[in-house]
Amino acid sequence: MFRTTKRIIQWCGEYKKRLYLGFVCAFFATWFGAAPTMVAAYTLGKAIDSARQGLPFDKNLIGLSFAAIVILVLLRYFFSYWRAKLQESIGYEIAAKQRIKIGDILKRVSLGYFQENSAGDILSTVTTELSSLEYQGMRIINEVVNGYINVVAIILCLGFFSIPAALVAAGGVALSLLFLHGVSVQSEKNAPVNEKAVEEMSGATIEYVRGLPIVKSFGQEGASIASMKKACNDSKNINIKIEKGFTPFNCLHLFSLKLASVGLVLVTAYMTYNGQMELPIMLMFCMFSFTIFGSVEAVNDSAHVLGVIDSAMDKLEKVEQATYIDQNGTDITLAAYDIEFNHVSFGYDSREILHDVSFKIPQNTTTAVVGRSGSGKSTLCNLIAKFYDVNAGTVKIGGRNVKDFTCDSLLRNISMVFQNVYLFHDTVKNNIKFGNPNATDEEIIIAAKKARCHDFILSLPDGYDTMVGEGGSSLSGGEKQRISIARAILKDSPIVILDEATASIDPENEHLIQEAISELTHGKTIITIAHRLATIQNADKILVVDDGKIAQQGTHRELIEQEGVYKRFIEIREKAEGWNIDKELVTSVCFLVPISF
Ligand SMILES: Nc1ncnc2c1ncn2[C@@H]1O[C@H](COP(=O)(O)OP(=O)(O)OP(=O)(O)O)[C@@H](O)[C@H]1O
Repeated sequence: MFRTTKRIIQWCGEYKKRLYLGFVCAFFATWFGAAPTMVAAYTLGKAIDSARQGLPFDKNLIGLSFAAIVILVLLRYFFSYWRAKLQESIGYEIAAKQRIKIGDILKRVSLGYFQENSAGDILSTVTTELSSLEYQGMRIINEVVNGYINVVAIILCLGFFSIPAALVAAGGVALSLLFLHGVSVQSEKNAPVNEKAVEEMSGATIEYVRGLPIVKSFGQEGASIASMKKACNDSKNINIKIEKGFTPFNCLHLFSLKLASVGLVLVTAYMTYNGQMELPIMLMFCMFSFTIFGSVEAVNDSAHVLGVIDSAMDKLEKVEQATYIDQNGTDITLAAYDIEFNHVSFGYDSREILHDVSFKIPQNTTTAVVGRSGSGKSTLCNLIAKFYDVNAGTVKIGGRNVKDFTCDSLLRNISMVFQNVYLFHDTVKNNIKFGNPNATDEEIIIAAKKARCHDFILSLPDGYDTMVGEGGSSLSGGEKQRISIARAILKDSPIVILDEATASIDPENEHLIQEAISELTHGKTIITIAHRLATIQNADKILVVDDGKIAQQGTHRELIEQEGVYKRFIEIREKAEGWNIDKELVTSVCFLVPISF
């Protein structure tokens, strides 16, 4: 328990001073909270004493007691206010900074990190784990530290009046600590189980929400809802089991403190009876005895979540210790933008995907990367952007190994347009501005016009200020793609990596996208995963990827003369595009038939 408390104090870092001052305030607040009862009890004792001795009661004492109680209550609220002011926002302030820090860390890790750590895992670290720290951390620390400081002070105070009373209180607290240790052990044991259940529930929910379109289109619940239901049930059962495990320790902890309170009454009553203690003092302790351990009772609640907090901190430390892919990188400014792969081998896991790949892409040329699905085209592009580290060989841009760059300085030079565009839940304007946060509104509009999306943006309800659904869900595939091209135009980087849209985009959108791409790629070094024959044939260089190797490279003219993968690929594409054209003709004819009649 004290180890976790120490960890939370360390976690507070630069806020420690405020935390310690808060402890001082909490200490005074507790004592000023207890003092009115003691004053009242003492005054009552004096009144009884006077009555017993037949002496007139000193009326000034009532006035003095009343004034003292009012002042003590005010002081209690003064210190409570300052404790809250100093301590309560610390958790939120640190958690906000830590979330931003984790965001930065995730930006700098290899994409392989996200395979080893599931989305549910990362999500629960940033939300649930950090939330438990920000909400509970300060409360726990206040209860544990303040609780035990108070107990020590109470025992010392009791010792001042009566050593036996102090010993009874100390015995009760020691016994309660024993049972509290049981609560902490249970909490530490249960936290990972509970956490795993929460992770599984988050993962299953993400999976379910992502798969909803498929679930709906197939008109059935699917496996995802079954695993979500199972995860929810598991979580419920685990929580019930955990609570049952805590119950005996909770009861014994509270029982030991109540026993100490009763013991205190008995000891002080006995001492008063024997004339070893004055009646007012005895009454003061009797009234105080059942609230005296209140601060230690509260520690019980904290002990329940100590394990959760401990394991949340373990997970945060794990994320913070993630290895950056640009650990040894420096900020490099490039003078040239040619790209070179030199005997590169790479695998996402133990399976090697690219085998001894070598090629050169001269600056300001267009290179089409072609090959069967799964041959390794996207993998190749991912390595240019250093999303992953190569297993062997080197990838160089402008003669510099990509390993030597920081991610920021490397990606400053590269724009990527993916087939599956992700737009943020923000305005259209801010989604485009993502390419260049310093861009003015005029520059954003110019980029949007070049990307052929200005007109459709103006037709949206709030124009450029229209909110885009998460992931871009409120826009069509072609619209999203053009916005992502506008974003890349605004970034204006010298290297552009494009994953060309496939036949799934309709002809009109494809035409607009092609126009947008021409604006984007003008005078740059282009690497395009090409599907359209026109792009492939017009490229300065074609890289034919087959089973993770560069099977052929050259221009269209050179390659079409050779028997090999490329020739077969082109024949298949010609058939596919021919079929597409026929299909469009058929569709148009069918569409026209009713009109002509
Ligand atoms: N993140 C990943 N983890 C493990 N294996 C992966 C990962 N991404 C791709 N692969 C595997 O690497 C191989 C090459 O994939 P890649 O996406 O580079 O192919 P591609 O040629 O771009 O395919 P497509 O044209 O279908 O997009 C495939 O066998 C794929 O299963």
